Amino acid sequence: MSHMDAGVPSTPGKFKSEKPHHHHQRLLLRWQHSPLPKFLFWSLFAGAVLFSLFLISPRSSSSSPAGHTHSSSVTERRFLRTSSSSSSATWGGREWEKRVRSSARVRRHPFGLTVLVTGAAGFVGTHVSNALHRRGDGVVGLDNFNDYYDPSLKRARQALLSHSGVFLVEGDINDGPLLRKLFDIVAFTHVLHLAAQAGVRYAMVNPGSYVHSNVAGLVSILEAARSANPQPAIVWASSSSVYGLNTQVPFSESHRTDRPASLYAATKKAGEEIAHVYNHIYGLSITGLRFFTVYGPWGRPDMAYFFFTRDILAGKPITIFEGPDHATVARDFTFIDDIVQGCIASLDTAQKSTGSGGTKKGPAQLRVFNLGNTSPVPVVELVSILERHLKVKAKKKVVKMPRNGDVLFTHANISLAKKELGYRPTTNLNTGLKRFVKWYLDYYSSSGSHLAKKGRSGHGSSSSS
Ligand SMILES: O=C(O)[C@H]1O[C@H](OP(=O)(O)OP(=O)(O)OC[C@H]2O[C@@H](n3ccc(=O)[nH]c3=O)[C@H](O)[C@@H]2O)[C@H](O)[C@@H](O)[C@H]1O
Repeated sequence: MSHMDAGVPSTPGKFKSEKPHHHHQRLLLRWQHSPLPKFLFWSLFAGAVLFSLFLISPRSSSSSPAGHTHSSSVTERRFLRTSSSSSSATWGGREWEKRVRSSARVRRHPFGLTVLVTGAAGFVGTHVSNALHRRGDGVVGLDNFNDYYDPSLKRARQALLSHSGVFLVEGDINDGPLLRKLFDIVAFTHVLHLAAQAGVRYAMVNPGSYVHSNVAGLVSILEAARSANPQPAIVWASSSSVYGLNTQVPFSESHRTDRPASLYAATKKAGEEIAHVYNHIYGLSITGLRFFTVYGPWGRPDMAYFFFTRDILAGKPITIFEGPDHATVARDFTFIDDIVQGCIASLDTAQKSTGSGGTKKGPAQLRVFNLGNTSPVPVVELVSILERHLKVKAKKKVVKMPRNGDVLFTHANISLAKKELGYRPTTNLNTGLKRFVKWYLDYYSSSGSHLAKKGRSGHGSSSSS
């Protein structure tokens, strides 16, 4: 069983031991028969066990990882808790297979797609799964429900999908046998691979989770896809962060991406190189999408627009970063509906993979697109818009941007996506945030959270901005 099959990231530096030389064998025998080495051996063994337990034990588990956004200098080696690690969640069995097959059934003939969506309980995953299902494509979701941020939000998204008839498999992208099983049961035409460890600043807190999900997890998906027969086409989430310290604007796909500013960015960039390998060797058709700060209803609580909203309503201060010499920090915020459109257009225009049974038959499509909004907005402006929609004044603290992996600005050139995908973003930040705020207030008041209610009643004064 490989490391990936076991669901454990591969261990760097592991190697097969060579057959020892006769001289070495004699030394070894002498060593084995002396009492001191035995004592040393067992002491070392006990030490190693304790050290491994220390490494894998979840520390600081009382605070949600998403709460680490203001950067901590303490590196935390922690495996995020998943549904399968904390409960008896399993996969397999006749009933389970029936549900997978039924969810994968295409109702849009003759051109319907059959899509495996990884990270389907995530923000983008839920929206795209829903949209695909609505137009009659077959959709099977996969998600490990980890606790990077509040899993109850992921469960609520799952309920939404389940209500419309999309089945969500609970499992990990590093689980090779599960992936093989899914490809055995269903002839997926496409994989939309969105499962990932997100968040730029959290990479300084828990670097291991980025390698586990964004590198090992991606390889695991590509391995399953290249061995599948037929091979699916892959569309996956890269990130605007790959542009890193690039200063040419707007960011175009042909610009340099070899100076990442965070480990998150580095793992996404590594993903783009890994995609090249699987395209080159196995003929997998692969499209990478560089998302630019996606926001909207059902969004991620670890993102600034989301926790700013929460904190403004709770009357708590928010920190707004600024660059050197008071330089403005800005993002090309992109509304979720526009991203959904870009994902679906990528699936629709993806050519077939050319391999079969792990062997390449001819050159296959390899693409990368920016999916942004093309109009960067300063973070202070984002806060003003939120204040207006929330009708609450924020307690703002402007601080120098810590060295936490953030970049000063992002700005997408989307000409290529326009030309090849017909991608045309239509929602500006004001309209998008209005829709987000409406969702936020509805969701947190109807789910019984006191936060939203308290914030609205306690700080209800109208904002003049
Ligand atoms: O495009 C991407 O590929 C990435 O987009 C998103 O990263 P970012 O663009 O960094 O979004 P986000 O954290 O919301 O910070 C927004 C702004 O608020 C500023 N910011 C942040 C925190 C804070 O306390 N204060 C502050 O000013 C901060 O400096 C920044 O300017 C995704 O999270 C990431 O997973 C990835 O998908």
